[in-house]
Amino acid sequence: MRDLVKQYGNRLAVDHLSFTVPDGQIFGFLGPNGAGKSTTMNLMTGYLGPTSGEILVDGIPVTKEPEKAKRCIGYLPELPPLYMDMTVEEYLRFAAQLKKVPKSEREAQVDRVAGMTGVDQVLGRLIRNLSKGYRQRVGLAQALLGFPKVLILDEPTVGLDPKQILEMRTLISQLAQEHTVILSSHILSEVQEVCDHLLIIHHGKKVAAGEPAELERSLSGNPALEIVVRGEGEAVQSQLALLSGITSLTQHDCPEANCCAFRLESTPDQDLREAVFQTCARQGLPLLELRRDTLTLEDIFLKLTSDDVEEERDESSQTRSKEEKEAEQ
Ligand SMILES: Nc1ncnc2c1ncn2[C@@H]1O[C@H](COP(=O)(O)OP(=O)(O)OP(=O)(O)O)[C@@H](O)[C@H]1O
Repeated sequence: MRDLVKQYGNRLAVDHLSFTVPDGQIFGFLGPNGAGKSTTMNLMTGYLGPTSGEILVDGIPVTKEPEKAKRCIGYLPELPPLYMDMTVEEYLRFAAQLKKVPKSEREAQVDRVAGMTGVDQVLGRLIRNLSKGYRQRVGLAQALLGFPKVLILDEPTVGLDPKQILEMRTLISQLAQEHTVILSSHILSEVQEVCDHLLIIHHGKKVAAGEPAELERSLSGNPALEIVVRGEGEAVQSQLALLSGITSLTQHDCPEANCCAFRLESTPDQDLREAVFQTCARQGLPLLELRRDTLTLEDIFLKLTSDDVEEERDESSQTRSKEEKEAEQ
């Protein structure tokens, strides 16, 4: 994806976004509600046209050769377009036909994707009678028909219960053995475990990218220290304030009697743990607790995207709310 821009009226939903998804990876596309994830995914699948920029899928330009590019992609939209009055089997056969799977291969493909996604036990049931988790599996089975190289899954775990989320995660990991998987979420913990690479977007812009562990390391910065010392607050504070490299020293409530608690922040290259220990020891102030307050990837994600408040969608545009989209199903 090169320098991709998508504008709805005067609203910039995707703002000069560039990234590459290496073959065979599970690529997590993360951002709060309204960050531009669905728009980007719809651009990748050719469902929407970009305002500017270029998208190549397996080297094929989506805007110039949409049919060819689409054959490389299996797409599970946020709200899979299922036909409630069809049985699972009827729906999958219909989807195979739409995807131009050769007639002679349809039955075998339907059986195979049903087996892969665990809907083989419910092939004869009406979709309307399936649980949300099973409907999601049917949507995934549909995306797998034709065995495309790339699977694009928009919020595949939204609305599922914790057990279904775990099952969906396992399924995605299995699919990644044969496909490149791009999946979006607004919940970090849902993608952190399964993804090889994360891209965090906010207001349509890239704000961070990398392997989850690498992102945590590089963005967590210098951890603050939380300490509890036996002694009188002012005396302890005056000693700690002398430490070199300290940038912030805040006293907070301490539930223990005759003790005080502080949070210390320091310049990026400073590790103050030893100096704190030595100072307390020299002054005869028992250091009861010393803990590094390291930022987790969740903290970093919230920090990077914290000012997000989704603005009201423009009434004049043809936007449909999720409720409206759901009602249509
Ligand atoms: N058809 C449209 N017309 C006008 N604005 C739109 C349209 N579709 C999306 N937007 C706006 O574009 C921005 C990005 O929306 P998008 O649905 O891509 O975000 P998202 O990250 O997928 O959010 P969510 O997790 O809530 O689905 C939002 O500000 C949204 O209001």
